[in-house]
Amino acid sequence: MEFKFDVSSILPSSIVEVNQSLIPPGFTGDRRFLSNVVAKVADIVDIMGDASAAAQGLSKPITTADRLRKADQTVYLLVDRNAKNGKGVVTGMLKTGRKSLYIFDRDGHHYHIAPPCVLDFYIHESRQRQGLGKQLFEHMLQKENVEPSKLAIDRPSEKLLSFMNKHYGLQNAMRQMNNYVVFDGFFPEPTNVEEGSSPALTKEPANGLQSFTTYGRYGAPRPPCSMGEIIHNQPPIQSNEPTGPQIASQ
Ligand SMILES: CC(=O)SCCNC(=O)CCNC(=O)[C@H](O)C(C)(C)COP(=O)(O)OP(=O)(O)OC[C@H]1O[C@@H](n2cnc3c(N)ncnc32)[C@H](O)[C@@H]1OP(=O)(O)O
Repeated sequence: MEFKFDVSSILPSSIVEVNQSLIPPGFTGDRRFLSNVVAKVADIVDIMGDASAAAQGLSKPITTADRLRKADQTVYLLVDRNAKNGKGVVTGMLKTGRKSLYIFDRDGHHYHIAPPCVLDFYIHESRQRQGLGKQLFEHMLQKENVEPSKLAIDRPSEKLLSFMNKHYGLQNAMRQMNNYVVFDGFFPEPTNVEEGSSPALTKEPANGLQSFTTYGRYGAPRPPCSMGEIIHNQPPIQSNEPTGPQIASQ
């Protein structure tokens, strides 16, 4: 993705992490320069968010600078700093963050957890299938110190499912009612599922999760899901989980 301004002077490396502040890492300069740089980073995030939404056929973007300012999420930008005679282009974007979710395993046990999530992922059309997605994803895994199987993915596209299978051998996705997907390996081994023994899955008290945001692809109000109510109103099988449907969205 090309920009009118010099991307390389703002984004100082081939992968740049941006969070709430929208300040690129290593920034130095006075206040006026700072606001100029932040405005340009906001432009980049917005345009990459729009491109990702278009690529996924979504009516509105999941990723915007405005939302990033309000959320504890990270956007990783992939930059080709040599393109355009050194002005640089942005070739990809990956957004991650933790979400409070109810996740069911294959046996119907449900967990109330806040796993690291893949929220938005996009490589420019002209650069797809050249390994850039893997490069960006691997960087994220390393920075966040997480294994691929421990991630929840927000409504993955067929391309992303194929990507996860090809690069990480993850298949047989478990689709959740909240439209997230997890894979085998997300849950602890059966011997670790006992109460209080799992470091990966945090069991919340009944009043532990009452709030959720209204951003993103699941932000619009939806009618109650009768199947969801039936399932959630069953007595918990293996945990003291709260009952009643809860959908965490971005
Ligand atoms: C939570 C979410 O964000 S869901 C939405 C995910 N994003 C999209 O679907 C937007 C459009 N797609 C893309 O931006 C990219 O294709 C990504 C991000 C999914 C993958 O990035 P890439 O740079 O293409 O991945 P990379 O080159 O490392 O790996 C290629 C593999 O990804 C998968 N893949 C990439 N493009 C395609 C495609 N057009 N059709 C099917 N599979 C694809 C395949 O497994 C492919 O391996 P193959 O070429 O041997 O078949």
